[in-house]
Amino acid sequence: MASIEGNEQQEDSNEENEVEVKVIRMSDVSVHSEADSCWMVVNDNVYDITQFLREHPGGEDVLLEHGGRDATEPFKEVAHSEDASTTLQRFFIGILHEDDRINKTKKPKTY
Ligand code: HEM
Repeated sequence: MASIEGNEQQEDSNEENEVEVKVIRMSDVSVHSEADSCWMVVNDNVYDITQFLREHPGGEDVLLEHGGRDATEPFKEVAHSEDASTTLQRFFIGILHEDDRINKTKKPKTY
């Protein structure tokens, strides 16, 4: 009766993963596009930046513009410092599913 139908899809791409890294579909990223839950893809890594919106030195609006989307290009265009890349790590939640990658990063960082 109380069966819980998880939304998680089974991933068969576990190959030789030593650490358990969550593989996330773009369709899941795209529903997190608002200030109450904001995810973003940079270099095929997925980040939950909800807590960072108000902290971002470049403002909340630019982040929300790219919320739920792939922001690799805009992130690079700003020529963010190394500090910005380090900041990203704090919000890492998983890697983008291979079929959804547009940047074709060979090995997304898993920190
Ligand atoms: C979650 C991903 C992001 C992180 C962690 C991040 C982090 C930072 C940090 C730490 C700075 C301060 C300067 C520096 O250290 O480079 C900064 C500045 C800035 N960011 Fe981001 N950023 C992110 C995404 C974006 C995106 C997608 C855009 C828009 C296209 C953007 C636009 C800017 C701008 C315009 C500044 C300059 C602000 C100024 O100097 O007045 N950022 N960001």
